[in-house]
Amino acid sequence: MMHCLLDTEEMAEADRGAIAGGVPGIALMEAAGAACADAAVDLMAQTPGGRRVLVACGPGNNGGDGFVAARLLAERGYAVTLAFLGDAARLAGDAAIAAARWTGALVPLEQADPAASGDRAYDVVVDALFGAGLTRDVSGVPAAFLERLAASGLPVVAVDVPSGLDGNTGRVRGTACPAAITVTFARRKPGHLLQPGRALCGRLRLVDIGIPDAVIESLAPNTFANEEPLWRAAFPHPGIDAHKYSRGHALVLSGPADATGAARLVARGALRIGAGAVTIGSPTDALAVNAAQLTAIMLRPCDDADDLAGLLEDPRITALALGPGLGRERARALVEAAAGAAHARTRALVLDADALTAFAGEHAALARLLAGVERVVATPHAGEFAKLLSDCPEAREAPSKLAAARAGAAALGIVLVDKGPDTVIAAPDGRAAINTTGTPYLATAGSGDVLAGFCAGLLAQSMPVFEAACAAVNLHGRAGARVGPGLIAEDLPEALPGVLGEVLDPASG
Ligand SMILES: NC(=O)C1=CN([C@@H]2O[C@H](COP(=O)(O)OP(=O)(O)OC[C@H]3O[C@@H](n4cnc5c(N)ncnc54)[C@H](O)[C@@H]3O)[C@@H](O)[C@H]2O)[C@@H](O)CC1
Ligand SMILES: Nc1ncnc2c1ncn2[C@@H]1O[C@H](COP(=O)(O)OP(=O)(O)O)[C@@H](O)[C@H]1O
Ligand SMILES: [K+]
Repeated sequence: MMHCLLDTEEMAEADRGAIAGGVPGIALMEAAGAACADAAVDLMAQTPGGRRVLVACGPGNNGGDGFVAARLLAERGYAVTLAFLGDAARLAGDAAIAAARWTGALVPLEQADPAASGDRAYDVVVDALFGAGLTRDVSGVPAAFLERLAASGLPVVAVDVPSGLDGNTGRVRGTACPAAITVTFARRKPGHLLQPGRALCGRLRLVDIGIPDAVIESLAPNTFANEEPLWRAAFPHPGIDAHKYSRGHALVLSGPADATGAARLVARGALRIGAGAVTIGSPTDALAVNAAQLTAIMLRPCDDADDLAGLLEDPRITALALGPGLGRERARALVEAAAGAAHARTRALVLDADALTAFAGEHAALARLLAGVERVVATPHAGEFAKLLSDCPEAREAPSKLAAARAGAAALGIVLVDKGPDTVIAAPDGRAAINTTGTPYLATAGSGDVLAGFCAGLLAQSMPVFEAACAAVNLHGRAGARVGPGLIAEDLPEALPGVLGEVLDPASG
């Protein structure tokens, strides 16, 4: 369960649970501080002769970790300066114990200058001002310090989070200084994976400080990093007696003659990820242009809602993807037809692009339509998300992308893939995952269409809906990273066999 994430409240509960179970709080703090000291040593190893460390400690337990790190670094022979924010007499609990074990001087934080006279006064700085206990925006003395630190360009070890980063939301409260390494404890927090937090953290180092797994499992966390353990067991594999229809049949709806490319990208994605058969339903005027560019993918005429209802009489069509290139009006009619068609309850639906903006500001109408469909995934980018859920205050005013996606999924009663550099996949039952794969080269026209196809192809093979959406997003990111610079959307389905080989059969990678 290393792929589960803990929010700050859950983490505090885990700390309390471990302590109640007999692990002394100071032992957790000693382990945390030791890991931070190790990270500082690793960074100094990259600076020839590096031996000067500034440790900036705040007034809570994050500062306590800093006191431990400072002591251990001094014991290892490094020249340590400890800058402290606040009144040492008010330190309490484990932090007070850790501070008492530090026998060196305390420099007031306002006097600590990471780059005195423009010269490098230190080789590494440990940022232990605030962690999970950040309760308000950083301002005044600590804000000025963090700004000086950022301007110094010195390598920083952030303890738990870069101070000022909200571990639950990934947002900066006031100010924060980017870290080279962030050391966090027991499990990652959502703010380590959500932007801009992810970028601020630098390399993330997760360390075991002695909180038993059973304590964490007892919290039943329902937020995850979107990594293979989340969905691998549910990933479909063809049996020895497979035939094409046993691997599912995905239908993808095409736009008119001047907007057919999106559907072909969706279809190609669905086929590559393992749907046994894929058909494009195309307006009559676009049949020729589609036909000219399709081989393994089949083609059927589909002009309007009636045509779609006719196609969907076929129970072998196990997934339907629609939206890209359809135009809003046609998309809306087709979504309505799909929701009311034969076998609608068990046929999976993937809605993207125009199928979502067709319901802008009317999310409740879409939710009602889809109430009887068991497996639905919607894949909005940020603009589509904002339009579709503009009438849902819980999503609109949510404190984070994670909370917004959860609220949207609950309001719509479907799995929502809130795309971007930190794609969040949320289910109406409260589960949510933050994606960890990908590359900015995915920001290219049509790459979202391929993702919709990956979702449809997995759903066509009967994969459970949340796991299917998570797998599709993870693999899409991997395919993008594998191609890298020069990526165009057409490359993504073609990169998939190599990615699948690596993920599903690591020995062959
Ligand atoms: N025994 C434990 O509970 C453990 C805690 N750990 C560390 O403890 C941290 C959490 O400790 P705390 O809950 O004490 O919280 P923090 O140390 O993150 O911060 C709390 C303190 O900062 C002050 N503060 C919050 N926001 C401020 C702002 N914007 N400006 C100025 N002051 C502000 C609060 O008044 C409080 O004094 C974790 O991030 C982790 O580093 C680890 O040592 C593992 C064990
Ligand atoms: N900066 C980025 N880093 C990583 N992934 C990105 C980035 N920008 C976009 N993506 C991904 O690329 C895809 C783009 O989808 P979308 O915006 O719908 O594009 P299109 O409509 O052109 O297909 C999504 O899967 C998204 O998560
Ligand atoms: K910190």
